Amino acid sequence: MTLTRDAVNAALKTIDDPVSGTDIVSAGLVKALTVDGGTVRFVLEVNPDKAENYKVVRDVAEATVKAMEGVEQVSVVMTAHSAPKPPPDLKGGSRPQPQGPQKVPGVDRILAVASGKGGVGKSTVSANLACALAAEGRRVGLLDADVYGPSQPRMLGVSGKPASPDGKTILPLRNYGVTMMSIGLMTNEDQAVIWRGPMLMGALQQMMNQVQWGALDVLIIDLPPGTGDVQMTLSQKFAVDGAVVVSTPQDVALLDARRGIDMFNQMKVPIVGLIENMSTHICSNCGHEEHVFGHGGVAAEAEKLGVPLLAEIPLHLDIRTASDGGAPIVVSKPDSPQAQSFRDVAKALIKGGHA
Ligand SMILES: Nc1ncnc2c1ncn2[C@@H]1O[C@H](COP(=O)(O)OP(=O)(O)OP(=O)(O)O)[C@@H](O)[C@H]1O
Repeated sequence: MTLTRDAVNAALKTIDDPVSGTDIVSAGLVKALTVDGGTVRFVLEVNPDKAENYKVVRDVAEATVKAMEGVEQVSVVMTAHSAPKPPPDLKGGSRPQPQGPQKVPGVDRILAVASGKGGVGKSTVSANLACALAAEGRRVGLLDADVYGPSQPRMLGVSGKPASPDGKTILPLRNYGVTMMSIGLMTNEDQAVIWRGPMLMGALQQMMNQVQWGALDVLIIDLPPGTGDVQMTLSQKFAVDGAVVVSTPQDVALLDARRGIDMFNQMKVPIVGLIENMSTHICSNCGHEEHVFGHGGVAAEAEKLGVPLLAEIPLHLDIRTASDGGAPIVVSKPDSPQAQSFRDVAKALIKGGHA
């Protein structure tokens, strides 16, 4: 007998919800249920004030599914995100928090750029894609949600604090045709900030809802590396149309990327494609090409997952110096082969209706 989603749902329906008195499925607590062969994954979304009551429910749910015929592995993620408080520096932010994935007013699509691991070039890819899409005439927003190392202000050559004339709305910054905002700009540079879960989620919601993005074809979100609170909140609260996952060919980066892809699958966010960054090294003196981190690993992974490999971006000094100098390579050297790789991805994203 093959295991089905309906069968798992039926099994979960036998578990009582201690708060509503009905079962956990009827109470709407079971989200993003997927059955993949013998692997079952789902999210238990619970009221944060009652989170303690649900630890047992989580264990019972896991054990119940595990006991089903054909089940080899069960992964249950329990989320209890409290209604967030606004982060420091701005007054206001007391709008009622929307439930379920919401559209951001005026924004046609949300495209997340993610990586399983830090330092693989996710921010470089986000900045270049944003600029390349703007050069194609798209109305592009870029939200730097990488709270652990905000880098978009530097990459896009903007500085200063965004204005908030009325203490509620936030005016974003703009360069190279890209409307940009960074969570990092909400804090004082000399102030070490420890981002705690609820504060982080409040900041993300504030960025999405209070920043005056204007009318956008696409809002690109440069996510922090890994699979943490920001990724979860983003995909739970906002209608994310797709995710691009950046990885280097190194095994460890790939392994982490796979975890990220699993998370997006669970959250029902379609993977638009993978990008292999630092694919080959091209010497800026002699043009010699070598594979520093191995080569082709991401292509093989993409094939395994049945998602497109959008590009293999070389490791090239010009890409780094351009970003560090505040003008991404698609802006500073738009005709170089390196820029061309990003421009091709931008065109493919437009063609696919993703941007
Ligand atoms: N293809 C490339 N060629 C040369 N340098 C690159 C390339 N991609 C990224 N870099 C450089 O590698 C460093 C890390 O890149 P980046 O900040 O984009 O990574 P990240 O994945 O966003 O990292 P984190 O998540 O830790 O912020 C930067 O100095 C960047 O300029």
